[in-house]
Amino acid sequence: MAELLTSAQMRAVERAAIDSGEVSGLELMERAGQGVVAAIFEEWPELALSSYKAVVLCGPGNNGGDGFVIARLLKQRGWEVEVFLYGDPEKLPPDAKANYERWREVGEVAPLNTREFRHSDCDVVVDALFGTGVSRALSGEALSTMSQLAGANGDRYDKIVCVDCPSGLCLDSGRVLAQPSNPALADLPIQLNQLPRSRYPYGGIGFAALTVTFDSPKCGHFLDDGPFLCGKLRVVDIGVQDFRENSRRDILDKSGQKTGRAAKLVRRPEVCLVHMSPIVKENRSFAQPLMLWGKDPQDHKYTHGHPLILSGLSGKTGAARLSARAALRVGAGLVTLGTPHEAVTEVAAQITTIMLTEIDTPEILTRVLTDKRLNALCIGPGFGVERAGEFLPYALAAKRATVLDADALTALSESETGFADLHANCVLTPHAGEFKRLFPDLATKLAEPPIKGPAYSKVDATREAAKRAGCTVLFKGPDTVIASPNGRCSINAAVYDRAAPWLATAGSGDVLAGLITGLLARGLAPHHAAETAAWLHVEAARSFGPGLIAEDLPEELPKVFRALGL
Ligand SMILES: NC(=O)C1=CN([C@@H]2O[C@H](COP(=O)(O)OP(=O)(O)OC[C@H]3O[C@@H](n4cnc5c(N)ncnc54)[C@H](OP(=O)(O)O)[C@@H]3O)[C@@H](O)[C@H]2O)[C@@H](O)CC1
Ligand SMILES: Nc1ncnc2c1ncn2[C@@H]1O[C@H](COP(=O)(O)OP(=O)(O)O)[C@@H](O)[C@H]1O
Ligand SMILES: [K+]
Repeated sequence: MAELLTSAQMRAVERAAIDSGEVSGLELMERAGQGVVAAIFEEWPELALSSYKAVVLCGPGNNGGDGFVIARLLKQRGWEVEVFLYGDPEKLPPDAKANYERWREVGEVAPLNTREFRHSDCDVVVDALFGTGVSRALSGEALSTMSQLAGANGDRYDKIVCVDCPSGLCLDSGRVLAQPSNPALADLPIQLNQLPRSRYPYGGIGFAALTVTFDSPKCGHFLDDGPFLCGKLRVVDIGVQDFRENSRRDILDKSGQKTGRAAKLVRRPEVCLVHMSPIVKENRSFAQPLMLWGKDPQDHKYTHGHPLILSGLSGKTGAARLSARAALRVGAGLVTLGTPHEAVTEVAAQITTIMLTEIDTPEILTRVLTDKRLNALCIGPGFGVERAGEFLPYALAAKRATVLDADALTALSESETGFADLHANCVLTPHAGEFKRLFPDLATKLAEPPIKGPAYSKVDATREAAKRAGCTVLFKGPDTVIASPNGRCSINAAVYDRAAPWLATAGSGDVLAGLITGLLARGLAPHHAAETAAWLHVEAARSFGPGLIAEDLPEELPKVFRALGL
């Protein structure tokens, strides 16, 4: 799993590298600029065959400094390069200033002026206005130039390359910093945060063709508008990974001695990207997947757990059947659907391997759960909010590993006892609407216009939610965030080359709930079960492709497992 950094963590790593004396800020800037240029030619090899024209937009900080390096390197390759600067050259920070001066030896710098920029034709636009240091909404010429680029994107500018991020995007939240009441906005073509997603229904490019970031991806590259605006993400090595790792090790070894802001920032619990298989690690030995996943020849079905999935009333049983099928396909030894008497015929007619037991009342549920072999529980899909309200206290009192989804989440939000009955082995799986019902204040905070950076993010909201609920929370979406009360947090991103927009189909959430329940029954801890299920969910969708309906997801899993070499 790749580690995602916040802007502050990245700054702390950079500081640790420079403080070590092994590398200077200027060297890092040179590597960053070289990395961007190399990424441009990797992305468009045809650009390396001749000389083209670039416009480089430089900002007042080190992002602008990278821009001057890029301008110089392209010029060295015979390109025509036009450079605009937003800000006062005298106020540039030292490394950016040094690169400004190096550029000035070979080329001109014009103050950023949207009208002039509009008249300059070019093959590549390099956006080096703001990177991790953006602290508030863009204004003036910076705002109008970004707006100009966004408005003409795809027509005039098909190769916008962003240094670290599209300028104005907060790399902690994936949200564009904006002033909702800025009167200047009325006269501008379009803002980054207003680009219509409907033009790009399949997770395509919303703004940049390429975004090049340094050392590690940042949370904002994967959250919210981030992927849509970044287009394609490349991470280039600038040789600071030892400092990233060492600074963390130092801090752990000498906690108490090593103080200061950098130490605290790096020590913050990390956010991981669930990107490669969480089941099979990259350097896997053959034994590992067998231990973690495969079934030992000596095993019997109870070794792999036995989840109970609670079904809704007749006409509403499909959701629980989807969950049950997913739990079975993900490897639970056997799966039982707890079905109300009046729906037994309907359910029985549509299941074969899945078992059925009648559960009409919460008291019967309690009795059924005296069988300790039933080691995981799923309540919510198609269950009915009122029924969920009646069953929930009994379901939670059984202290099984429990997934609360759909109607159970709504019932939980309406319950008088609130989160008091939840326990550490629960997993809540809200989509945005359910999240709002459960955590209205956090949802409101998340919906507020992001005026200042770092803006409140889905990671922040999910972490707070998990703490409050005292259990793992999986907040769904193309940027699914999974957080647990200890601060552990991961993003399962179905974006960039992992986009799976077909998952937005009725019932796919029920399948996800079933996958988590099946993995809990197999003994995975809640956070790991949620991560693994979310990852498999996207892999199954990608393996099937467009045309997917929820029923296809469980049936696609064997192919996913086979592709993993299991
Ligand atoms: N970390 C690393 O390892 C490496 C980092 N590198 C590069 O450095 C970049 C980070 O540089 P950075 O910290 O100087 O921040 P950057 O984004 O250039 O802007 C900050 C400036 O903008 C200003 N400002 C902010 N918002 C504003 C607004 N709305 N409107 C107007 N002004 C605004 C802000 O001023 P202030 O907020 O203090 O008023 C400050 O002057 C990073 O993205 C990467 O490209 C690489 O070179 C090598 C390795
Ligand atoms: N555009 C998208 N890209 C990837 N995954 C998505 C997208 N939209 C929704 N999903 C995923 O699909 C599932 C939908 O769940 P949910 O909203 O509960 O739907 P339902 O109630 O119909 O089952 C979630 O796992 C969510 O993360
Ligand atoms: K930028």
